[in-house]
Order: sequence, then C-alpha cells, then structure tokens
Amino acid sequence: MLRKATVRLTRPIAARSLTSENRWSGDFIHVSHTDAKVGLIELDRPKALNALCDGLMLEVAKALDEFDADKSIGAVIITGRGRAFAAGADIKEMLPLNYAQVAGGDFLAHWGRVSKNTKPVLAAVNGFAFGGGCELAMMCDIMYASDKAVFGQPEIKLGTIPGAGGTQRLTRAVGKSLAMEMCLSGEPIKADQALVAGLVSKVVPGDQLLDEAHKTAAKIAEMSQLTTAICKEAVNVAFESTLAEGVRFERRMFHATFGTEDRREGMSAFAEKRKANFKDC
Ligand SMILES: CCCCCCCCCCCCC/C=C/C(=O)SCCNC(=O)CCNC(=O)[C@H](O)C(C)(C)COP(=O)(O)OP(=O)(O)OC[C@H]1O[C@@H](n2cnc3c(N)ncnc32)[C@H](O)[C@@H]1OP(=O)(O)O
Repeated sequence: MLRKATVRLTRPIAARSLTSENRWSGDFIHVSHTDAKVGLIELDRPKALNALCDGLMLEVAKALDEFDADKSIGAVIITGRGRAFAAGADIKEMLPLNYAQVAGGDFLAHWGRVSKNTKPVLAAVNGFAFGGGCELAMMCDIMYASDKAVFGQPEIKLGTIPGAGGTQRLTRAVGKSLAMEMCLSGEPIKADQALVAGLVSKVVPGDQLLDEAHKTAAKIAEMSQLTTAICKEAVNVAFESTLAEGVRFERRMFHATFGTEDRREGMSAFAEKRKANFKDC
C-alpha cells in the first residue's frame, strides 16, 4: 500500500500516492489530493470527536471551493480521523445561542455548502456520524461506511431537532418510519442497518474504507467532469420534482450532452475500441 507523503496519515490510500501541490492542514481538517484526481478532506478535531464547529465548516467550505475550481480534481472524499466521522454540530458552541441570534443570523444557512458542490462528493463514514455529522454525510452524493460506523440524529435528546437537512434527507433515504424513529427516539443505527435501509451503499472493514471510497472516486474522476456534473444534477432533481418533470429534465440534459465534445469522444472511443480521452468540453 502506498502511504501519503508528508501529510500525517492515519490510514494509507493504496491506490495512489498524494501529489505535492494543493495540500494543507487547517485547525480542524487536512486537505490533500491523490494523482488519481481525487480530493481528500479529513476532519480532524480529535478532542471533540470531529464536532462541527463554525471554524471547521469554514475550512471545509474553503477546501470544496478550491477543489471545485481545480480542473485536476474530478471527485472529492470527506472522511473523519479517529473514531468519529463527526459527532454532530458543536454542542458547546451552540449552547449559549438564543432564538434571535440563530434566526437573525440565519444560523447554518452556509452549512449546506457540501450539498451544492459541483463535483461528486463521497462520504467515507469511519465512525460516529451523529446529528450534523450524519447530515454532513447525507449532503454527500455517495455514502460508504466502515463496519464500525454508527448513524444517528439524537438532537431530540438535546431538546432540539436536526437543522441541516436531517429530517428531510434521512426520510428520503430510509423511509418515514425509520427516519421518524431515529429522530424521535434519538437512537442510532449501526452500519449494517444503514446498508439494509439504503442510507449507505457500501459497508467495508474500517481499514479498507478509504481505499474503497478512493477506488470509486478515482473511477468517477476519470469521466468527463462536464458530464459528471450534468449527471449529478439530474440525479438530484429526483429529490425536487415529480417523475414526469424529472424525466423531462433528464431527457433535456441527455440532449445537451450531444452538444459536448466529450460525448462525441466517448462514443468514438467505444466504436474504435480505445480508452476515451475526455477534455471536459
Ligand atoms: C460549509 C460546509 C460544511 C459542511 C457541514 C454540514 C453539516 C452541518 C451541521 C449543522 C447541524 C445543525 C443541527 C445539528 C445539531 C447537532 O448536531 S446537535 C449534536 C448532535 N450530536 C450528539 O448529540 C452527539 C453528542 N456526543 C455523544 O453522544 C458522545 O460524545 C458519543 C458520540 C456517543 C461518544 O461518546 P463517548 O465515546 O463517551 O465520548 P465522549 O466523552 O462523550 O466525547 C469525547 C469528547 O468529545 C466531545 N463531544 C462529543 N460530541 C460532541 C459534540 N457534538 N459537540 C461538542 N463536543 C462533543 C465530548 O464533550 C468529549 O469532550 P470532553 O468532555 O472535553 O472530553
């Protein structure tokens, strides 16, 4: 297994080594990218189980902005270091706030940045994904879990409710009954239950999680970035529209791909039995 150079690595990425540029560590996250065009964001706030404080959110947003602007990145992975993916929004940071402050400042409005990312984002959930941590994972496009991962929306135990999409995305992912049970009881589900319920699409042993996520992210990153952005938008429209509207939108986006060089290159490569060389145009 190749180990990441210079960035403190808790787990190797077998597939590719890290390149040297565009790598940085903030107060709460480590940002790097592999030579397979995959950006990696690792939450690292061990004393608080990667609890999502505003500073951490701002660093994640900065990293996503950089990756979205970087043509050498085709997909992004978000994971946690240690035994938590993220144990929720930072309770101690929220404790002193009052209604006027959260409503007046539209608290959390900027925390949805992950869901607005142009490039595909994979959540590699390595441990506790509670509250905002589960919401962060559900904002991602693909969710893989370690067999040790636990998912919960325990906000009710704190006298509040999810505030960044938990009641909405969880219900769409697992259905009303389980979402209602998780939100009303605050009780979590384990990785195997999350797989059966459709919350995650793969569960692997913890030491293989990052490699599995990287394999998929690298495959996506080999595709035309123009087309992956179109495809991601079309899938997400399914959450926002009727079937008829969604099918119509998809058909229009399918037509649009015929205006791109990449579609011509992809079909020519197949006919000529060679690997496609996408140029994102
Ligand atoms: C711009 C892009 C950004 C993208 C981000 C998008 C996400 C947006 C999020 C927005 C969220 C809005 C609404 C959501 C609200 C919430 O999330 S409320 C919090 C929900 N979470 C919880 O209730 C879980 C709380 N933690 C626990 O129940 C336990 O810690 C545990 C996870 C079960 C682990 O228990 P244990 O192993 O016993 O460890 P502990 O001793 O409890 O914890 C170790 C230390 O970590 C601190 N800590 C844990 N969780 C939090 C937290 N959520 N906030 C702050 N601190 C936390 C804990 O206090 C311990 O610290 P010390 O006491 O100092 O040792």
